[in-house]
Amino acid sequence: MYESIITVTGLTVELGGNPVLTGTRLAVAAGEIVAVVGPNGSGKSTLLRCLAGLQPAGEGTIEVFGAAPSDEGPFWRRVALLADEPAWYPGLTAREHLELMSAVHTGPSRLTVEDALDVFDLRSRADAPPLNLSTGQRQRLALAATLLRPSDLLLLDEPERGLDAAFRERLAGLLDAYAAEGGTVVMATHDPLLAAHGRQVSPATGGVPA
Ligand SMILES: Nc1ncnc2c1ncn2[C@@H]1O[C@H](COP(=O)(O)OP(=O)(O)OP(=O)(O)O)[C@@H](O)[C@H]1O
Repeated sequence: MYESIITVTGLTVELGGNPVLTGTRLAVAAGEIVAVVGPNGSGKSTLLRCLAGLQPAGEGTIEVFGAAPSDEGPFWRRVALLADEPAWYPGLTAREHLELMSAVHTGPSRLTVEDALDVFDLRSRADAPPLNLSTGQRQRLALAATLLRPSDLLLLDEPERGLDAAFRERLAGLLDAYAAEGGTVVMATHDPLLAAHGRQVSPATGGVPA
C-alpha cells in the first residue's frame, strides 16, 4: 500500500520579499529516496527547512507523518536532519560525539558507535576532537551521527559537502540501505551520482526538474 510520509500542497514561501517557492506540491512515500535538485538559490534548502518545520509556509500545507512539522519530541524522534555543520561540543572526541548521539536518542541505534567509526572511515581519528578533523572527515562524522540514531525520515541538505568521490559512492549505498529498511530520504544535492539514486524533483514545483 502507498503510504505517504510527506504531503506538500501549494507551498509558497517568500524570503526578504522575494518569492522562493511558489506553489510547490510534493508527495513522498515510505521507503522513497527523493533528490531535490536545481541551481544555486532555487529553494532546495528552503524546502528542506519547511519539511523540518524550521521555515514557516507563507501559503499551502505541509504534512510530515500526517501532521504539520513541529519542534516537539515526537516529530524529532522520527526525523533526522543534516543541514549546516553541527555545533561540536568542546572537549569531546569524535567517538564521544557518536556515543552522545547514541545515548540521548530513545530506541536502539541503527549502528553501534564502533561500527559507525568503521562505516564512516573515522577509526584512525576517533580520539580527535571534531575541529581537528579535515572538512570531509567532519562531514563524515556529522553523517555518522545522523545515520546512527534511530529515525524514519532523513532530511539531508547537501550531504556530499566535502566528501571525496569514493565516499559519495559509499553514502549512496548507505542511503539505499536506509530506504530498503523502510526509511525515507529527502536530500538537496548537487551531486549527480547521489541524485541518480533518488526520484529527482524541483524545489519550485515539486515536479520533474526542467
Ligand atoms: N534569510 C533569507 N532572507 C532573504 N532571502 C533569503 C534568505 N535565505 C535564503 N534566501 C534566498 O532564497 C533563495 C533560495 O535559497 P536556498 O538556500 O533555499 O537555495 P538553494 O537552492 O538551497 O541554493 P544552494 O544550491 O546555493 O544551496 C535564494 O535566492 C536566497 O538568496
